[in-house]
Amino acid sequence: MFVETQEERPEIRERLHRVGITNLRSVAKINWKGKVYTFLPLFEITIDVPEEKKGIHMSRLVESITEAMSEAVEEEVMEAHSSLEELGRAIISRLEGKHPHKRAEVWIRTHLIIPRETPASGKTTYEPYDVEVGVIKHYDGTFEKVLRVKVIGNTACPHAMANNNGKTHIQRAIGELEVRTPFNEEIALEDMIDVVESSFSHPTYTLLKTADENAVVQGMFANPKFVEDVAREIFAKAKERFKGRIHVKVISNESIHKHDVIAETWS
Ligand SMILES: Nc1nc2c(ncn2[C@@H]2O[C@H](COP(=O)(O)OP(=O)(O)OP(=O)(O)O)[C@@H](O)[C@H]2O)c(=O)[nH]1
Ligand SMILES: [Fe+2]
Repeated sequence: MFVETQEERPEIRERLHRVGITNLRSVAKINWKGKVYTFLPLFEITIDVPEEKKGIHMSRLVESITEAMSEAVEEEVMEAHSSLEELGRAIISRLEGKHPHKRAEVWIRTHLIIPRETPASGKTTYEPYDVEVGVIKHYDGTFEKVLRVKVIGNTACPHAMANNNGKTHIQRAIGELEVRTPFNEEIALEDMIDVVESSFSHPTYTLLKTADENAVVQGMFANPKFVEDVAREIFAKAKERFKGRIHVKVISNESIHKHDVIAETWS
């Protein structure tokens, strides 16, 4: 029988709100509206540890992931989880049977690959987006979720354009949108990605034939935007479409500086 050091009383008696594992790479199968996606996400799981306990039983957090995985991977017959947030919730439910706690968080960070059409030649291109889903069980037992998407677009500078007979500097920009909302609020990550991607001077693409490249360049010059314009447009669209607390951050990798510019706002 092992010594359960975790159960001892610590010298310094302070409650810790978040203790657990992070950067754990695993596999996840999600059955999103009838289509099964396989992800290789990074997990972070934390629970609170009370002031009278020295530590938590870390392996039980890993077990709650592996068991939630096996119910979707080994037994193919079982329904895979219907969304990343449902998977997060299933992990917390498993944890409830394994490790006493009052507060828990599961964070799942992965990539979504969405098929798109190129703007002129109409060819299929697969576009990568960083997404992160957090499921939080608060001390009062209520569940909240945090959805985050990160999209790479571009901007053409209106200020340089106005002062150089239409010539300007153009750059990549990264738009981040976070929505913090009650667990049962139905919000699709793809819709959040569309809100961000449609707010740049123009979207970027993995595949671009010459005709497509021309369409992107013409589109950018027809739609010059400051980093502030992009942030405002994402924020206004997100407030319109999604119920919850909205947080927007846009960073533009300026092609004329060695530094970037940033615009951020939140509700
Ligand atoms: N709380 C805590 N645990 C750690 C730390 N460093 C390593 N460990 C973990 O200690 C774990 C083993 O303890 P438990 O998880 O309790 O394993 P166990 O006692 O065999 O399993 P249970 O019977 O479920 O308690 C390992 O998985 C380590 O990851 C740390 O800094 N704090
Ligand atoms: Fe233990």
